[in-house]
Amino acid sequence: MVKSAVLGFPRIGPNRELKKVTEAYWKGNATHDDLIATSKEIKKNNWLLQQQQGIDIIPSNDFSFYDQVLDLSYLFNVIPKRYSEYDLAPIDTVFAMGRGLQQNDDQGNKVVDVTALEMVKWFDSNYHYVRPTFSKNTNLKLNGSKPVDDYLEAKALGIQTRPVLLGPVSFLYLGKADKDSLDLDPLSLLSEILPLYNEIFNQLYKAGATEIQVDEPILVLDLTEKERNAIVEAYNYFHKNSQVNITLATYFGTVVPNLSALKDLPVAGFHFDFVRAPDQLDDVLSIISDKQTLSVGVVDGRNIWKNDLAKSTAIVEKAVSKLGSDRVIVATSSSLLHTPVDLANETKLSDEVRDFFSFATQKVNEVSLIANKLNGKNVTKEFEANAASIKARKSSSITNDAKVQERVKSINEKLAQRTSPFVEREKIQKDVFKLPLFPTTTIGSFPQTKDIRINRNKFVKGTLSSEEYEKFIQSEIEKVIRFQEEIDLDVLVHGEPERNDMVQYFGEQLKGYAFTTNGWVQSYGSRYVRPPIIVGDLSRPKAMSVKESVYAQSITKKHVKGMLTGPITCLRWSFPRDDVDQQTQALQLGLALRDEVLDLEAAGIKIIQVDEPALREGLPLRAGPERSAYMDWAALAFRVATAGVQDKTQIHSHFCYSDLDPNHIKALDADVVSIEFSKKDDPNYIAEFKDYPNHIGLGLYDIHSPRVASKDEFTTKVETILDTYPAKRFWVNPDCGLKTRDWYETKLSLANMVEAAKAFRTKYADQA
Ligand code: MET
Ligand SMILES: [Zn+2]
Repeated sequence: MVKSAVLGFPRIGPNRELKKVTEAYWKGNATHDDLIATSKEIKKNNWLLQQQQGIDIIPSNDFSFYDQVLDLSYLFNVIPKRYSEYDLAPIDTVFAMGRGLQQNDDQGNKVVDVTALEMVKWFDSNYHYVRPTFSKNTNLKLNGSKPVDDYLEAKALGIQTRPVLLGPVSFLYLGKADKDSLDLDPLSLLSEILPLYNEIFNQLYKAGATEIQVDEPILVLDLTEKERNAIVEAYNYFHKNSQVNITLATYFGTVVPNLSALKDLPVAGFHFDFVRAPDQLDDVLSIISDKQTLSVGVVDGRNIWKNDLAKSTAIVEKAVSKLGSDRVIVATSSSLLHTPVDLANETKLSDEVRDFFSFATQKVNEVSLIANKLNGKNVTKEFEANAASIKARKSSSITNDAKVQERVKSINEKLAQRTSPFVEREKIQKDVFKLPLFPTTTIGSFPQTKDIRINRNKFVKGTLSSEEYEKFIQSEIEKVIRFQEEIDLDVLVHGEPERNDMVQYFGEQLKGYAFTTNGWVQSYGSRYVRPPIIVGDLSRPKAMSVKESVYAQSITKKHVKGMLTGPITCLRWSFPRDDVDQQTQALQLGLALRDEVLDLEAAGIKIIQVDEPALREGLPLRAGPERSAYMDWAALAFRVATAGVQDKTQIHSHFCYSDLDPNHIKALDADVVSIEFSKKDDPNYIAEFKDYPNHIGLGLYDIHSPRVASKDEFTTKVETILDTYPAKRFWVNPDCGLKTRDWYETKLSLANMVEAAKAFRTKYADQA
């Protein structure tokens, strides 16, 4: 019999129950018992749902109050002293590590004051994990037994589960050394941590678990010999010391370049991702030894499309023909953590579009159907209905727009190139804008106050008319413009008060996008996002941002930047299509934005910023040809969007992640870019940019913190940069938009920033 498996299920609850209870707990409005009760309910419902759908291998320990990697740090006592010294309850220690903690006593004195551990993206997903942070003082030992507790919780409900843990090599690899131990290589702790894993495995075995899913997702990255050897060492150790069967799981890519580490590895079975890397099947089949099982991940854990059951069944069949049905498992490609919980919660989708989708709950059913089919059960009706849905989506008028497809085909180099090279544009723009040295600007958004959110909600609900709402937005724009004039910024913005979200706002106005009402996916901790969905060919029926920009420009003599979200960011922060390649989707977005850029220009907007904060995260996980191909089409899409303007129009772009190669940025050919620099103190890093020919704004202060940055801080920062970076290309700005900030700190910080820039102007006057 072919078995069915799920690698992990979303833990947020169908109606964001987890977020509600944890946030209430943080505010003191829910007790620890409330937290536990909600978590038990969520876990129980998830397990029962999978059991009812006939899943053979149901995960446990996939639940977490904040982050599963953080839970593991806690379990192995990888807790920096600054958190452990307060003697907090276990859950509070976990939360303090995840999100920081400030507590005052009755007199208002700070008794606890710690910042959060670093949080980073989980591979190429939009989930963020809390980075294990090791120090030479780390005392590795077991702290509690969460995986065992969760296993027993399921067992008490009569459900046998397969506990899941992130494996030791990935856990160490994804971690980092703490400030006090910078020369510590986390991987050097391998031999110390293996016995702890083993102890947990043995406890699970004693509790009744026969099988464990151990995730080593780093096997899809470029690994060194040493890292591959660590895998070999770890799993040989477990083989010797533990009786439990281990399924070693990877996802999000191909393992083929690291196959040498997996060949002859003494584990009970492997799980691989055949959604992201279908081509690896023959290679991985060649290393499965006589008794090992292969879990074939064919139901996408990263997207929301209905599975093509016939196609998936064919992939699994191939494995069955080689290994026999008893050694093959049908599975989700990865944990379903990255998908919304249940399509049944969507009430506003049209029937046609709804039929395109499967959320986590539906995906569980798909896994089960494929297994049933392979086991000879009668699922003809379900397979026929599925085939009809797949066919309907392919030929739907929503997915196909011949005009858009033609337009993409007609893209050529000329269309994607500015008329003159930057050196000439620079001269022309210098005359047009007459900006001082160290021109000051911001990244676009200003504080999204409660008032703004209230009025937007009223407008959405219909209790505020569109005329009233428009007036309100204009008054917000005016407030932002007057403030910027007052502190004497050089290039102004309208403040983006009309935008709910930088992608959603444009997505809602583009043809080819769909939106959910409840399609929440965990981004980090209690923060969930509802990514828009690209369902079809994309185009722009009418102008999206011109009205606000033109209004802002009409009330000031200074230049106001038009503000758009770039094609790559729109693509990356949405669920993309799986029936059209990402490059095509990016180019369609590029063309739609090109229309907007040209409308802005025609309406008299002389500076246009096209934000690409997601450019860096789209970079493929592995180096090599795939990565350069990505940069080529990403840059092309950006230039399609921006290159249609006249030489005298100035194109800006903005990236939050600054560990971008200057060559990547160069390929965009923007006149001015702003990069995050507030947290970088590395002179080598800035040296990389000194030959970057166009202008750069080095984000000078961290907008994620409410701290007010002083004039002195700005001055020092600018001085260090000026050691390597030329004054004449130097713009001055914060490192991102200000929408999450309050006006109080925004006003003070920006005023200090302008003052600092002015002082430098005098000092460097000879370089103007
Ligand atoms: C995450 S990048 C944000 C850029 C956008 N223009 C803003 O200022 O909010
Ligand atoms: Zn940003």
